[in-house]
Amino acid sequence: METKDIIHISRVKKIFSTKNGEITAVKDINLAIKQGEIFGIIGYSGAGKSTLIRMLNGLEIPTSGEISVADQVVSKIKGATLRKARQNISMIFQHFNLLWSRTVKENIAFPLEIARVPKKERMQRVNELIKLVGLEGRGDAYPSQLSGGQKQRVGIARALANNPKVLLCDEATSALDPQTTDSILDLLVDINERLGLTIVLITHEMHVIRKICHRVAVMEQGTIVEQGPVLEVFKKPKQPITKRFVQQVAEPEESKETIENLLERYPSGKVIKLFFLGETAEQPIITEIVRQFKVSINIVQGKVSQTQNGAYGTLYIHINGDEAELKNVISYLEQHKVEAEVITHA
Ligand SMILES: Nc1ncnc2c1ncn2[C@@H]1O[C@H](COP(=O)(O)OP(=O)(O)OP(=O)(O)O)[C@@H](O)[C@H]1O
Repeated sequence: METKDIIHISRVKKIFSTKNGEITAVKDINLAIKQGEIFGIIGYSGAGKSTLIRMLNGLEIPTSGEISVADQVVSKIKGATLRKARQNISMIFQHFNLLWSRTVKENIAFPLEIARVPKKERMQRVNELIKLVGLEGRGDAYPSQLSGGQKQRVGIARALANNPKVLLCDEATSALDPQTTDSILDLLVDINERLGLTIVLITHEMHVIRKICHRVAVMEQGTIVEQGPVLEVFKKPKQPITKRFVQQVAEPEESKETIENLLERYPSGKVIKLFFLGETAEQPIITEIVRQFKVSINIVQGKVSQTQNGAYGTLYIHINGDEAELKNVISYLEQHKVEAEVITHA
């Protein structure tokens, strides 16, 4: 991946004046996004994510500060210059924003018409895009005849029509079911890898971040409270809000209850929570422990997931054996860089 920054956000603030006074949606944000990366911004409703992403393509103008995207200062330009700059910065939306009276092909052709691309070229480009997003055979359908996933594919094809450098995704999968969400996320990764396109997305779902982002920023009350490579943030979330997001995907929901039951059921031995990260997730740690130490192991529950920078996961085990041998197992885990936490009653 190239390391050049394509987006610079510098001391950006956005205040809305409303009947009921001023609302500071974004407070003094600084952020740099690298060319070719998939960068995720996560936060709860009202954190300021939409306002921030809308400032990247000039849909909102910052109250102060500066934003540049692909060497254009988008926070200052207006009119024709802004329209030209926007060809480099496309956007897809939660509710797709398709034109309902136009077919799939006509929707995708729309930005090409605006850019005055001649008809023959336009048709060619539309056909390429239809293939790229996997909508072969659906070109003459109307949006109302498509599934949610297919509608978002049209949105993506339309966004890519003018070969943008940056794709902004505003909760692009929030209206879709989990399976369709995954297929759209796979498509975004494919486009990122094939075209080297920089993707900036906002979401309230950690699953989206986990599955496709290289780096993540966590937003709360208009500021970025934490940011870093996804795997690092998963490993050591610092802020309480980040911990809550990480828990959404890292721990099976019923685990607390199960662990309590287990501690009661097995008064002897220990319940240990293992945290796997990156390469350690693939090592056959459990097999090795059983082979090397005189202990028995019961796997209680666990979840290992893939991210763009490697795997991570948690595994709860119940382990029985004499005290000295249990200590040996824990130091073995430490040596193999698997974090282990002995669970006690809450
Ligand atoms: N055009 C506007 N006029 C006035 N207030 C606004 C406007 N747009 C956003 N806000 C306010 O700014 C704050 C941040 O909103 P924003 O939509 O950016 O948050 P968000 O994290 O994207 O949340 P959501 O997912 O609910 O949209 C909120 O308090 C919101 O009410």
